[in-house]
Amino acid sequence: MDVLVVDHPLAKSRLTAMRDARTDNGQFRAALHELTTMLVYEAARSFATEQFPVQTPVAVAEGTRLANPPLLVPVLRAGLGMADSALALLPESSMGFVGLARDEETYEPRAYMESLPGDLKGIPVLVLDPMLATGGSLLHCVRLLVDRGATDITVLCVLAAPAGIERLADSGLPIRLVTAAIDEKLNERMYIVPGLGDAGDRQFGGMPRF
Ligand SMILES: O=P(O)(O)OC[C@H]1O[C@H](OP(=O)(O)OP(=O)(O)O)[C@H](O)[C@@H]1O
Ligand SMILES: O=c1cc[nH]c(=O)[nH]1
Ligand SMILES: [Mg+2]
Repeated sequence: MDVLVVDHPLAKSRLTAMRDARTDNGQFRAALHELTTMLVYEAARSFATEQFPVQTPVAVAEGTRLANPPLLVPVLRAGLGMADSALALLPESSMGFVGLARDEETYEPRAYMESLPGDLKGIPVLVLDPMLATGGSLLHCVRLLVDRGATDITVLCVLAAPAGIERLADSGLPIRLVTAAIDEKLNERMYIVPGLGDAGDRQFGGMPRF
């Protein structure tokens, strides 16, 4: 599996704000928005483009546009905080939604929402979820996409744990991972260490469980 770590100084400073336990929900959401812009920008470097003539006020120039804008798929809840900034950079994109909540005892994802196009053949997909921990949630989401014919899937994360990366890689599914950092490990409650806590709760509120 191809893994890109976006370790730009500005990305690192937004990630630091997200890690800081003193950062409040509003500041956390703002840092996630900005970091997502940087992650999408880097992920899009390899997107296919096509050329077309564009009339400037002076002459005709060669214009560039994405040949095949990706379907954006935020994984609810936490991925919702990445949706707006991704769509701002990719205004031609459509958006699907997957809702998953990790069971607190088995750590397996429980699916509660699925709103995706039926046929994804030939459509690149950009999955948005800040956290790749055990990998169960993203694997579930990617399987939904592959079942619909997707063969070109980029997963955009803020933090990834080695165990989650290994699980996605071992699946053999057509995944590329773009993340701002790879952290050390998971704790006994399957939270990323040092991590940033629960990315859903830190945006939208809830009880700390780590
Ligand atoms: O790799 P995993 O072990 O599956 O864990 C990662 C998942 O956990 C978080 O969601 P969570 O289940 O907390 O739901 P939330 O977004 O509603 O908080 C996160 O946004 C991922 O989807
Ligand atoms: O560290 C973690 C692990 C799973 N989900 C989160 O939001 N954070
Ligand atoms: Mg959560």
